[in-house]
Amino acid sequence: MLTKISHLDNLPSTPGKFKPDKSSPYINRLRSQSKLILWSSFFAAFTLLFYLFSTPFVGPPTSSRRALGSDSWGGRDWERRVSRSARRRSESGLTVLVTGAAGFVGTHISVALKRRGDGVLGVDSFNHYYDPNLKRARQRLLDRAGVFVVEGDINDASLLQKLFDVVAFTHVMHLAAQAGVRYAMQNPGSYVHSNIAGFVNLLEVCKSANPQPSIVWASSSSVYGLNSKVPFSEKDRTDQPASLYAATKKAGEEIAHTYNHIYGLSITGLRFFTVYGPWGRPDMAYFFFTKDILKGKPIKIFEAANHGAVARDFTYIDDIVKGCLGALDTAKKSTGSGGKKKGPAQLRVFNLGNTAPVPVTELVSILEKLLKVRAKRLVLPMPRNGDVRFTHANISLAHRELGYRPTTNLETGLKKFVRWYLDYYVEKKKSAW
Ligand SMILES: O=C(O)[C@H]1O[C@H](OP(=O)(O)OP(=O)(O)OC[C@H]2O[C@@H](n3ccc(=O)[nH]c3=O)[C@H](O)[C@@H]2O)[C@H](O)[C@@H](O)[C@@H]1O
Repeated sequence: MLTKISHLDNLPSTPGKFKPDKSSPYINRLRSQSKLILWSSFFAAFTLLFYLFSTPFVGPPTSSRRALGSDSWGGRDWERRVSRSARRRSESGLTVLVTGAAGFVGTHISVALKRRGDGVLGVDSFNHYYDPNLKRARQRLLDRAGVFVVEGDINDASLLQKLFDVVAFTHVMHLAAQAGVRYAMQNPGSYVHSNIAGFVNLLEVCKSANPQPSIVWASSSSVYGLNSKVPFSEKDRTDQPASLYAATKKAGEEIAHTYNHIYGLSITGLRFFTVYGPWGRPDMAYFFFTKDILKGKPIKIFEAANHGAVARDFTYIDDIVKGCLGALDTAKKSTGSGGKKKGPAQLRVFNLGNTAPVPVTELVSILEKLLKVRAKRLVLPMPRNGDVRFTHANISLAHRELGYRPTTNLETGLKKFVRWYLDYYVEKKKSAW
């Protein structure tokens, strides 16, 4: 190797000036071969360097992105799409990163924000917890509304970092989560992954962002757990979760406190009460009851001890959207910068419910009426699977601070859901979603 380098050292810098020694043909042939090898090597090295430096920056090293399964982001076109989607129509508008944007609540909020002129960028992992086709259909809906949804996991720090490098988000609407109360017994790890590790990862990126965004995120009515004082008020105890799902949402509230306290992040937690409506989640009872009633399959209706009713404060999606917008609009700025707190920051938690609990049996009766099909009811004692007997929200705080006032009763909301369901699942085959 060294000999070769010294040999190359003898070459003049300008090839035209090279004068071969004509005295020995053998040496001459050797020299011209070396010359060929040298220039070929130069050419190869140049081509390699040109390729390396002309490739646009596409985020973290490929290996780490591959490991996280988020291969689909990066590049100039991608950055342009991200910027365009996040562009707000006026200076007074918000620039919002919506996590879980292809989810039920995420889709509705993203469209609502975009419609009123805010900049919106979505991120969603498109996991297979429930039918990913439904998430893709929501994505197409969002695309038509001008919202780009980046495919990626909130645990992917380099992706989130990249999004904040491209866009100065003023707000984060954090809805990406592992939802569902009963599924926590089957797959506890997924709750820790999304609702704890994912949330912490997001807050880590937000705390270091400059400027720090204000964060509004989805907690859950389930944090009230075994609390029996009704209606549930934000002041009531939330230290008796009945499911791991509830425990991870409660943990989220405590984690929010920590990041607010140390880093000055402005954080608002919203305790959603059994949200339902068009484009909803197929794992929720009202959704699969509809499916099973139409198929003539029996549905299980849980009842409490001594034939006690199990009831939920079902809340219609449009009311939830109004509550979320109210929370975003009243969120104060975070106070930190460069990962350091500069002063006290806002920390809030609100119930977003309907304040009108309805027994599950009544939900089924409304569905029967709307679907014009008799349900095959199988009444069973409520299993020990994390469910609570009833939920009922006190919403005076949200009313006072966010102007939150739900206006949709269960029958009206279910009518809209059923109309969507029939259109989507029955008419879907005719139109191309
Ligand atoms: O409010 C909340 O915080 C939670 O609301 C719902 O959880 P849940 O109220 O349990 O909603 P469903 O799973 O749709 O159950 C509704 C009711 O139907 C009952 N149910 C469920 C399933 C079933 O087969 N039979 C049945 O009677 C449940 O016991 C419950 O009372 C969501 O699934 C959670 O993600 C959310 O966080």
